[in-house]
Amino acid sequence: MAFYSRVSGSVGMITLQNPPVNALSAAVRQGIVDAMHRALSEPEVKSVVICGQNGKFCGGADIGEFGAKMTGPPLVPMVHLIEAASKPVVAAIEGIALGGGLELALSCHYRIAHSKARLGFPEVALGLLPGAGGTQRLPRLIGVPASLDLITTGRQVTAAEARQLGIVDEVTDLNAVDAAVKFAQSVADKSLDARRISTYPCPRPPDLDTIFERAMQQVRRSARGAIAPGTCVQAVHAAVTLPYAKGMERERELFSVLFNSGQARALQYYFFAQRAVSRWSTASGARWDTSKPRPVHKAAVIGLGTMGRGITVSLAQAGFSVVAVETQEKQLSEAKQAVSGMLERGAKRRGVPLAHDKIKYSCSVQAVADVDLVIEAVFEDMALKKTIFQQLSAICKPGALLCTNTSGLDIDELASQTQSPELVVGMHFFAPAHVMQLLEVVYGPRSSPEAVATAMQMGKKMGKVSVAVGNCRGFVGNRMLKLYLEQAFFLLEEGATPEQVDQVLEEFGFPMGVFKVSDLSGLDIGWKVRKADGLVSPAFTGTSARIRGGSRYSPLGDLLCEQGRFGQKTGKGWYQYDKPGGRVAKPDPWLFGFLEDYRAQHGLVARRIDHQEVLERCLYPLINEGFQILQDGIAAGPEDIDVIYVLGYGWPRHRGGPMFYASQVGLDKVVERLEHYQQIHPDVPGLQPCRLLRKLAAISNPAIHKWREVIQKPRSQL
Ligand SMILES: CC/C=C\CC(=O)SCCNC(=O)CCNC(=O)[C@H](O)C(C)(C)COP(=O)(O)OP(=O)(O)OC[C@H]1O[C@@H](n2cnc3c(N)ncnc32)[C@H](O)[C@@H]1OP(=O)(O)O
Repeated sequence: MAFYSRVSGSVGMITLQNPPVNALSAAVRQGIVDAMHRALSEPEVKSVVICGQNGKFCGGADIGEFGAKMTGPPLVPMVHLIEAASKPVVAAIEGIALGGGLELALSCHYRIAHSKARLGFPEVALGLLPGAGGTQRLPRLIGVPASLDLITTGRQVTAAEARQLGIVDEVTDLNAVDAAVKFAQSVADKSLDARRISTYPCPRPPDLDTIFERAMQQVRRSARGAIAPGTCVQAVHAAVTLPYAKGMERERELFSVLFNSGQARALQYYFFAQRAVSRWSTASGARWDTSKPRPVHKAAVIGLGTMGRGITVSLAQAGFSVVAVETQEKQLSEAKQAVSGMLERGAKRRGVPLAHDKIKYSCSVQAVADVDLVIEAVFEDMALKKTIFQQLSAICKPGALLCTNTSGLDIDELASQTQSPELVVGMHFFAPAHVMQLLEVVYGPRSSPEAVATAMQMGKKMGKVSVAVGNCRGFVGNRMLKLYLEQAFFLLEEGATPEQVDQVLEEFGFPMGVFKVSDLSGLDIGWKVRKADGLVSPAFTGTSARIRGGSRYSPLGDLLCEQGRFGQKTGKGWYQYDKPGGRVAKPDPWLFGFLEDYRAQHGLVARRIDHQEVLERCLYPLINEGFQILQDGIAAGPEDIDVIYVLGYGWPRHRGGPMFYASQVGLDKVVERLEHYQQIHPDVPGLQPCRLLRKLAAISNPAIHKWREVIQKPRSQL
């Protein structure tokens, strides 16, 4: 709701009250409209201040209401009522003015912001555009280029930048509501003719066409199939080319297209999914709200390869004291230099002080004796990790949390090397660890709720989105990825090319197709894991060359590695590059010959594979594995899987994540297509729909938020 009061006799005060962010729910909109009418009707009231309770002006429209039938007064007439008011209305912006909240502020005649406030139009991230006049008022106020920047990117600005751009009239370090009241008194008798933004002419820079062309090119490049950014450009274009009323009509039309799109549904689902993962639960019933994290002041990182360096930077930037250990002198000194460079660049980019003095380097594991938490980040080798965990268990102070940055090894096996297995959890960072937002927090069967809570909180403090997952080979992300990679290899055997597969996946919205990503990450990494798993051996020849454990196996990746083709680092992989370390992937005629010889050798006849099959073969087995993961209780809900895939694996956000995508395709359709491919390729693993997927498909494709009711109680499984 919104609460009306009178201050200093002549100022009507409208306070938005809808915790936690004063979103513009039906009740809030109704409250604002009622309070405005009251303020305008009271003769003693000479001016009005609009503010938000608890130091937050307004977080915009209530996203939770988007799926339901609209009730209460719409936003557009509400903002028009405010702008048309005969008494000056001042917005007192504390905390946030986002989306509809900023539109509300732009309808006021003046805006006073606290210096710590942030303002912006984040609608584009929800698949929308500012639909309450934002696309028409902002360009009139601050011009076209700056408006295009803010509206198409969703970038939030500080109060200082907002002042510079002309969005706010004053910035104060003091109480912004008090300042707004004083300001309102001072302008009570002033004419409002020049204060109604909708009456301003929209500035028309001479190079207008070029500006819009560039903006469109820019959004096409970065949007990867998302429709909202381009539609935002169109809406701003209307502000320049049409009178205000017509521009508002155009804004409404464009908003309605976006609002009713599948992309907006996916992005809004994702918004809540990313928040839902912080309310974690484990297979044994531990929960976010009943498990208390331990205090962590000092942390250690063991192993300063690429991952260890990134983790060290993340910890230091989050304000932790860090002991960084690398036993090889030369690597330690290289790591010091690299970490310093990363910290310097980070500090410059973020405009914050350097965090060098937070880190102490050492060649000895003994240096971690007094830390509260250790993150082991050595090479992915179980024997080595076991030795380190034995050492850590002996060296660390009682109660220290022992974490491993593994991408898939058994957490419980490592825990069993220690005296306190309840203090062992996995912290699976994604490369580059100081950049990537995702952290899989992996609990083993013996990890204590406190240990999980501590790792989850550490991730949050490091600016990550932490997702708690159970212990199994590859956890959630890499376990599902295995199926995706396998199918891509099988498609090559059957006649596809890496370019064809990648093109289909990139058109779907992945920033890079599976083969380009493999070349970037290094083909040798998977090869080493497969060798350690006994999948690569000269003994597999003849008819057994393409069979492992009774299932079809493609040795294509192994064969490439045997040729020294490790991807970008060697200048050759699934593609060729101009030099080792080159970045631009070019089709490689050698590979086509290699694939032809391979098919001939194994009696495979290449066939034409269409776009639909490439997409379905790559995505549906991955999705099916996601359902298996839910069935096994490794992930607590579909949101966990979707957040992992969007933040860790480049799944296009506007498609919500693999589980949301499946819900939109229709689970019955996914089952039907998997069965179809299974019938044609009975030897291909991963095509058999799992029990949970079949069960959900059989009960008429329930909405994704209902799945948890069907999913059995989670349990960890190895
Ligand atoms: C005609 C249509 C016109 C306009 C369209 C719009 O206005 S669309 C909405 C535009 N606004 C946004 O996109 C803001 C989204 N929210 C945020 O970016 C952040 O939540 C925010 C406000 C910066 C606060 O961040 P913080 O990290 O402090 O908290 P958190 O994100 O965890 O949010 C706290 C809880 O608030 C819920 N919430 C936030 N914003 C909204 C919203 N606009 N509507 C409804 N609910 C919102 C969020 O889900 C969290 O809930 P919880 O249950 O605690 O998980």
